[in-house]
Amino acid sequence: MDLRRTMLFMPGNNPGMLQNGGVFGADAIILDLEDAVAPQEKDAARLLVAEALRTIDYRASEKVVRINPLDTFARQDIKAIVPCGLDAIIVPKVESPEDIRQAARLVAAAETPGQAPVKLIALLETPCGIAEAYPIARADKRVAGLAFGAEDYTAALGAKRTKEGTEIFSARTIVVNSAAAAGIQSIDTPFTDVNDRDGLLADTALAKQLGFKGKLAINPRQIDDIHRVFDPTAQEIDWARRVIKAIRKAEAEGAGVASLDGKMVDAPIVARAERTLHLARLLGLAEGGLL
Ligand SMILES: CC(C)(COP(=O)(O)OP(=O)(O)OC[C@H]1O[C@@H](n2cnc3c(N)ncnc32)[C@H](O)[C@@H]1OP(=O)(O)O)[C@@H](O)C(=O)NCCC(=O)NCCSC(=O)C[C@@](O)(CC(=O)O)C(=O)O
Ligand SMILES: [Mg+2]
Repeated sequence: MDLRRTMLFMPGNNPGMLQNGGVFGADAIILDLEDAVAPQEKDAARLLVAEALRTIDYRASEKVVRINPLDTFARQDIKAIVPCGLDAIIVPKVESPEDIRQAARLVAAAETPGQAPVKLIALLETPCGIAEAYPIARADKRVAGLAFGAEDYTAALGAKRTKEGTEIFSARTIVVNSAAAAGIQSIDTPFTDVNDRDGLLADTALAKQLGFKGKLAINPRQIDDIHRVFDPTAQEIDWARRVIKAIRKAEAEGAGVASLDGKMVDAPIVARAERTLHLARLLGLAEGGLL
């Protein structure tokens, strides 16, 4: 499983930000060719991003590029960036499975022999994209995740965007459920007020509660706070270990259900505990084995 707790956007026409992208500890960095780049800057940004992919060490961060929509400059973007080496492409404003299949064909044609397959993340940010979320998630084996973009989505709905997010609740749950049904990751919309730390923490906690596996970020100051929310706490790891211990003891005694602190422990509880321990091990938080 790839960790995508944070995916940090950097405008593809900003050499200073592109240069420093690897130092912030984001799980992924997104070199953006789409909405952070003005139309007259698109060609220059494409060249700059291609050069950055070839020359800058982004350390442990996954290298991701957000291309332009398929009906604009996607073809030129894919042709220029794929041979430079990257892990994944975010396809914005995806509205149908055919959009993904088209992107996959373009990527396959641009890959060089021996290159690891470039993954796709579908950014759902229109009413049609949300309505088609599950078929989009299943459209091609390259699709590794569904991301949600609330600004474009609420603009298209004509809804008022609020920090509480009642207007995006349904769309968020559709994205999470569709990704889970397809066995891929779901990544939540960015929190756009970079000075509102409490707001970011609350919004990220809600995203985690709903089942998202990570969150888009727009500023390096957001990285640690988002990680803190998505990382399992010491109490959660301890609980997960005790769950595994309890169920193993019950199974040894011939039972399929155990009791822990007065609460029932059965298969879904065990699955949740195993997910917590798996994430903790990936993050180096669970030294000392399962029990
Ligand atoms: C938000 C703000 C202007 C705040 O500026 P501020 O100046 O207040 O930032 P400060 O914190 O003061 O910066 C301190 C130091 O960090 C450096 N630094 C800042 N940000 C950095 C960064 N991202 N990467 C590396 N470095 C960074 C900076 O250069 C400075 O370096 P230095 O001068 O050396 O000290 C700035 O962060 C920024 O531009 N973010 C990227 C915005 C962007 O990419 N948007 C498009 C993608 S979202 C999108 O499209 C979503 C969606 O698709 C979804 C939907 O639909 O909902 C849509 O449609 O909306
Ligand atoms: Mg957008």
